[in-house]
Amino acid sequence: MSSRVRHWREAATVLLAAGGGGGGSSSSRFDYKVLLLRRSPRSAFLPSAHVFPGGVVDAADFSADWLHLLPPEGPLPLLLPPLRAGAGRAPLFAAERPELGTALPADVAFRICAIRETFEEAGVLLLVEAGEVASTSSAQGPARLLAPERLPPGPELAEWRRRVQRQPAAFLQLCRHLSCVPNLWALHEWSNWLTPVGRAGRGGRRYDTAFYLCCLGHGGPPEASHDRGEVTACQWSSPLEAIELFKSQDIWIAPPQFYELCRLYNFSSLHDLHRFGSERAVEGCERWMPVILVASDGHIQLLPGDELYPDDPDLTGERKPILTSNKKIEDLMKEARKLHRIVARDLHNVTVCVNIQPKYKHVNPLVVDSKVGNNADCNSRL
Ligand SMILES: CC(C)(COP(=O)(O)OP(=O)(O)OC[C@H]1O[C@@H](n2cnc3c(N)ncnc32)[C@H](O)[C@@H]1OP(=O)(O)O)[C@@H](O)C(=O)NCCC(=O)NCCSC(=O)CCC(=O)O
Ligand SMILES: [Mg+2]
Repeated sequence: MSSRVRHWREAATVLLAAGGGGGGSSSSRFDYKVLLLRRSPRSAFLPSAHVFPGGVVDAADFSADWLHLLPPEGPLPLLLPPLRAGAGRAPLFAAERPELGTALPADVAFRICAIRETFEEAGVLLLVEAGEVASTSSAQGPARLLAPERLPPGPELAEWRRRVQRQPAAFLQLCRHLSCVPNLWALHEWSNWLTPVGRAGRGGRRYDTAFYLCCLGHGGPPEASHDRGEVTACQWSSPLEAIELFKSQDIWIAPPQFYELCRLYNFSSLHDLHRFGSERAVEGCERWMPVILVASDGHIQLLPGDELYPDDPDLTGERKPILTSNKKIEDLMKEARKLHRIVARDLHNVTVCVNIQPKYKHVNPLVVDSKVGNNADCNSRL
């Protein structure tokens, strides 16, 4: 078994942004909201944290049976826009998976996983009519959901949801039943995070997670309902609202999700976010594993490009997964010139500090904190 599978599980998650309802408050800087789910306090990983919908990839997501659910225009995978030559390729997209036999390309399977998990956890179905795939283009703007009359009645859909939760292969049956396909084209590769060794959950749970962006226009955020199990609450919030709820200690957001919300903060319009995300996606991305540096008064999660990020990070935790310093965070910040780090002074006092050029035509997070007096080197702040 490869180290990839032994040391962590592979997963996919989606930054689901929705707007277009016309009912947004005029005082808000944002015309869209993002879906966050609260994990169960009983979860073995990130209990009670707010996260984007997502979860572990299943063999059913890679099933060649998806190929028989073809839109008439041709094989599903061929319809995804190719990456630009020289684009970044995170290992989870490039890995060979001989154990799965003839399987879908990982790029397709991880999208199916993210879409299936969004249905399981939030009841939101990101599908498109099989017959409409050819005319589905991200150039047309944010995606649309199926018309409500195309969905089964509520109780029947709820039963499908339970079936998919029990057995991920039922998701393909649901798509077949509805003559629809997962809307792979609405998801845009955004980033890839690997849980730091020192932050593994119970039983050593770590995740190599593909993050996708999906923008939904028309009709406002769809109704999301939690599953009363793995997920105990759902909420649509603007990036600012989510960050403020975190700062006020009403919710707790894990560092990767916090970083991504600070990136979304650059975009006040759903259309701009969609255009940026769909055009940037052809550049691909690289995998980021934060490396923890424990200081005397808090900790820093170093990211690639930071001058303290190790040349050869310990991916598996067999050498030196956690760095320590007897210095204070303030000193570690003053001494550094190249910054790409998440600074945690305590659980809710977290700041992203970055002054390096982002790779793959990405955008840096904005620092959403007027109280970051210590962080004189952060490039951007509100
Ligand atoms: C973690 C993932 C990948 C999603 O993983 P999930 O655990 O949700 O996977 P899943 O397949 O959706 O979940 C199924 C899990 O839910 C459990 N489950 C099902 N029903 C349940 C119920 N009623 N109550 C409690 N748990 C339930 C199942 O047993 C299973 O757990 P089991 O199979 O597990 O038993 C994602 O949320 C994510 O966004 N990851 C981002 C990358 C990352 O690693 N971020 C955190 C970095 S950590 C970090 O930085 C630490 C922060 C810090 O301290 O500084
Ligand atoms: Mg999950």
